[in-house]
Amino acid sequence: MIAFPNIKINLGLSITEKRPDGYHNLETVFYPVALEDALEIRTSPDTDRKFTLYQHGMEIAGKPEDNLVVKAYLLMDKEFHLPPVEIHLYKHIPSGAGLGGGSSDAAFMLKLLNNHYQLGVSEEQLEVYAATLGADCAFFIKNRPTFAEGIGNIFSPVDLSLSGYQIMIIKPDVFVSTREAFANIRPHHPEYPVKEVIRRPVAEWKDTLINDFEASVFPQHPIIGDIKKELYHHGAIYASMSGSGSSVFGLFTPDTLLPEIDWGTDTFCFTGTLK
Ligand SMILES: C[C@@](CO)(OP(=O)(O)O)[C@H](O)COP(=O)(O)OP(=O)(O)OC[C@H]1O[C@@H](n2ccc(N)nc2=O)[C@H](O)[C@@H]1O
Ligand SMILES: Nc1ncnc2c1ncn2[C@@H]1O[C@H](COP(=O)(O)OP(=O)(O)O)[C@@H](O)[C@H]1O
Repeated sequence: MIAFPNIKINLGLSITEKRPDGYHNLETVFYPVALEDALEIRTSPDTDRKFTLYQHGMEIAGKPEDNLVVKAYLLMDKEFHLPPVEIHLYKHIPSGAGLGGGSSDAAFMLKLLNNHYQLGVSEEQLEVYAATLGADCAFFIKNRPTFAEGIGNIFSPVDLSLSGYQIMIIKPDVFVSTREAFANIRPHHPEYPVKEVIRRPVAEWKDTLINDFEASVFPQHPIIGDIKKELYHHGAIYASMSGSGSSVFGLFTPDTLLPEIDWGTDTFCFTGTLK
């Protein structure tokens, strides 16, 4: 059985408080975008080992046990004593991009196992499992536009459709550590709450829908801020870094002819249309 884990982008991201447990409370809107990995599971004839991970496409550092798809499998195996599996993961989503690629793979693994082995787990319970694998992982279970608060794990649906808008996602060859990005932030409540701004027309988002990580990340990695400027220069109606970076996305109205920009060979570039 095969699935196609997609990414999310953050529309606004306010870091509002540091918590006693070291994590931060935040407010953001997650919006799904069809930049996808491919993830396949098959029951393995090899009963000597619980899982075998075959990786293709972009490389991810670390041992198979560190891969979030394996962690998701082991979590479900502990609960349901699953048969051994072969896992085929084709990585197309860049890592360390603020696009939630690893979290999405993990969430889709939970859904695949639930469907393939007919475990009958509800979406709500899958969200509970997913939340133990990463702060934004549970979003990918329902995978629809969502307002997130708490540490990014308390959800409510938002009535927002960007259907037909075009998107360009650019990720330079720069690594931003999520943990460090948080460490450089001074939490505060936003002047314009994310939930309110996204009810306004997209053309009004430019100066009001803010990703707080930009202020801490752009000075350290000016290339990321330059990409955002370039997207506006080429006609984006809204542009922002996603999550803690290092990718930047630009939204273009449905009728815009997308610009052809030479970002250089080390830069990842995706263009698509939002659903
Ligand atoms: C902040 C967001 C916004 O989308 O950043 P991106 O990952 O998308 O860039 C996500 O919620 C991130 O989710 P995720 O990447 O799953 O975070 P985790 O692995 O759970 O946490 C990585 C580290 O970030 C810090 N962390 C994470 C989430 C949070 N609300 N407060 C924190 O302080 C902690 O130091 C933690 O050890
Ligand atoms: N299946 C996976 N895909 C991507 N990264 C993974 C995966 N499993 C574990 N990781 C680890 O998770 C970390 C975060 O990756 P990812 O979720 O893609 O980035 P981000 O949180 O910036 O969107 C990476 O450092 C990577 O080593």
